[in-house]
Amino acid sequence: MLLELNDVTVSYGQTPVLFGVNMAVDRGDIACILGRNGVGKTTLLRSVIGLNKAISGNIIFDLQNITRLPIFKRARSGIAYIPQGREIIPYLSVLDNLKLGLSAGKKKSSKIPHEIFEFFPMLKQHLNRQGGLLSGGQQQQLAIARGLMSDPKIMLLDEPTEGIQPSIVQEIEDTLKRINREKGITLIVVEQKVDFVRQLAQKFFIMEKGVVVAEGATPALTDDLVHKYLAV
Ligand SMILES: Nc1ncnc2c1ncn2[C@@H]1O[C@H](COP(=O)(O)OP(=O)(O)OP(=O)(O)O)[C@@H](O)[C@H]1O
Repeated sequence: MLLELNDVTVSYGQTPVLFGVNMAVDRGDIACILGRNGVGKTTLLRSVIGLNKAISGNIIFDLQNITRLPIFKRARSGIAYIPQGREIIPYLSVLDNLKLGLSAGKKKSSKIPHEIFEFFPMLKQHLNRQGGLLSGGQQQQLAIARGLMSDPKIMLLDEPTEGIQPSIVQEIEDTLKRINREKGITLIVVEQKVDFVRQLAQKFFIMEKGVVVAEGATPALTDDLVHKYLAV
């Protein structure tokens, strides 16, 4: 097991948002988290990287209890977080945005590893452009590449396909699969698009009202489950 959440509760102020979440993800898995708006998917990812603190329960990553660790130590231990909305710094160049990812990891080198451009050839052509001038899909690819720069063991991605045109969604799916396969990086992806999840994931978790209500291997993600927990 690479990541385990045991009975994790998280609140915003006095208001609990996650109510004792249990989740276990194996090394090398691609797991997707599904659920309607507002059920706590983003909060769950944020609690793993430490942007939200668990008020009870614990989070075990790579055999270490990280529940009380500050964000930078979690990042250094091998967790990369790619937030919803990508958070590219618009006035910095693509190159400088990429370099921001280096500071999160353990390595001291300031060179961009060649593999980044193998996974994302597009970035090479745009290295000196301002990040804010890239298209939404390109910014998403940059955000994933920036996450890779820290040489993580796990990447947490929050709706990487949101607002992105279908041809680029396909490209992102292919690249995520390659990153998983070729680098052995475990992926946890919050995602609304069921078709995308069925193509990408080996495992799924469905959340409702701050808890995990269903989980399994992807073939068990039946239309009945989709209808019950995801249809609006
Ligand atoms: N900063 C905040 N302060 C107070 N409440 C918040 C804050 N952020 C989120 N919430 C609330 O916490 C709950 C869970 O939000 P969260 O963003 O984790 O859900 P989500 O499943 O990721 O939803 P979405 O798909 O809309 O991103 C929601 O009810 C939301 O209104």
